[in-house]
Amino acid sequence: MNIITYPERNTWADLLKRPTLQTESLRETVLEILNRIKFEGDKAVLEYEEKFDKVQLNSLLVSEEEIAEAEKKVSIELKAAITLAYNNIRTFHAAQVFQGKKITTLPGVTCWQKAVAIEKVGLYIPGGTAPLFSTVLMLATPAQIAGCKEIILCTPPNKEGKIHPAILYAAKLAGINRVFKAGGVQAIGAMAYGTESIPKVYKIFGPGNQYVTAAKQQVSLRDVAIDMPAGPSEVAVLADETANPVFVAADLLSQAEHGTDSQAILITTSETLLKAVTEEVERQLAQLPRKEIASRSLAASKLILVKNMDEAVEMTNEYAPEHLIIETKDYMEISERIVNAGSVFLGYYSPESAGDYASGTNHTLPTNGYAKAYSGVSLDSFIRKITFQEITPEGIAMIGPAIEVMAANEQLDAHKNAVSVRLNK
Ligand SMILES: NC(=O)c1ccc[n+]([C@@H]2O[C@H](COP(=O)([O-])OP(=O)(O)OC[C@H]3O[C@@H](n4cnc5c(N)ncnc54)[C@H](O)[C@@H]3O)[C@@H](O)[C@H]2O)c1
Ligand SMILES: N[C@H](CO)Cc1c[nH]c[nH+]1
Ligand SMILES: [Zn+2]
Repeated sequence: MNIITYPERNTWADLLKRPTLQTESLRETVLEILNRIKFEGDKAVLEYEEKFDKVQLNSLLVSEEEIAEAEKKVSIELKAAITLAYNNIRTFHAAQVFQGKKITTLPGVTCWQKAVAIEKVGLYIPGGTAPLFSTVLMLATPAQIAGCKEIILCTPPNKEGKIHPAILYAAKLAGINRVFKAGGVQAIGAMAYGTESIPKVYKIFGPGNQYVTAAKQQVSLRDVAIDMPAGPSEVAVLADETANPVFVAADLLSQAEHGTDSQAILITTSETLLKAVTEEVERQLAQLPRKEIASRSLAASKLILVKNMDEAVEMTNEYAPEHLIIETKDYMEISERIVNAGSVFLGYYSPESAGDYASGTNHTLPTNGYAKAYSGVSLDSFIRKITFQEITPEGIAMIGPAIEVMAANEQLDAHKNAVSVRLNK
């Protein structure tokens, strides 16, 4: 990991950059794949599955038998864990149900909003480096609560053409209608344009690597809505001298192991902690099965020593991490000064893994600094709010004259007339 001490403010922008792929070659690859999916449908999806996932598939759709078979393969212990997580995610997201109130702006003028579920949604579940069945729960549970009619899921199969049993088990538990064997850009293209097997949806959700994220951003320009850019995982730990270096190192490694382009950052006011964390990361890394991946993302990760807590908070807001863990004595007070972060974990006993799996919050979150402008996935992501208004004769008499004046001044006489005829002028 790179150790940086007391960086000057004018170096922060470079210091806090994420490790990204060459955008031009990434863009070209993504555009070429999307274009072929759009015009050649299933044939192109199958070809790309062979190329990228090294699998020859007969069918993209997962069969009922495969789903039943998968259920038998998930252990009782894992089923119980998935159920606990599902229940907490349900509880947290069910509390977000929108209660639209009718508002009378003037006598006879009533306005309100009604939440309506997006009818067709497509969920992308990454599968390149780990079978993220927890992500199935994070996306399908709010879709189910919102009442989305068609919820489809795409995920890359393994080389034998199989989907991890826990992905299929979680999908069934959370009410997914159909699961398809398709990963990467080809899956995003299929859900955006529709193919013979995979239906076109209105909104695509889910995290993924840089290819998946770039594909989502590309299709969202014209063809379909997306949740947000949720790319390679990242964590920032904001810590003072009271933090436990063993916990901090474990927290940094928990995101570093996701992928080679993940990023973990420590921002601290304590030199002693920084030294202890550096040693502890090395010790814990050596014991990790995924040490190859984690050590590559650690090469682009940073341990930063800053002058004081004000600077630490400012730098954290500038970085806008997907996940932020605050391990300081006055973590609650510090948390109130955080304005840019996807999800925040407070105190010494709130590891980021809790939000990844089971506390109830959603782990599909904006990365790459997008936390400055986007929220993570929530129930709101699966609904639209339609506005309604009901105006009585008394109401139009109250607001009509103002509308007439405004329309006339915008030189839109037909607008004015639609009011005037009702005012019997
Ligand atoms: N931000 C979040 O909320 C969040 C949540 C969970 C996971 N993640 C991140 O999601 C990512 C998952 O990535 P992953 O790779 O494991 O799985 P993935 O499913 O996103 O990507 C695998 C697919 O990438 C495609 N691909 C691979 N190399 C390619 C190439 N050279 N050209 C074109 N396509 C190519 C293949 O089609 C493959 O099926 C990780 O970076 C993880 O950190 C983020
Ligand atoms: N940390 C990931 C989001 O960046 C989500 C995840 C799934 N499983 C484990 N972690
Ligand atoms: Zn994680």
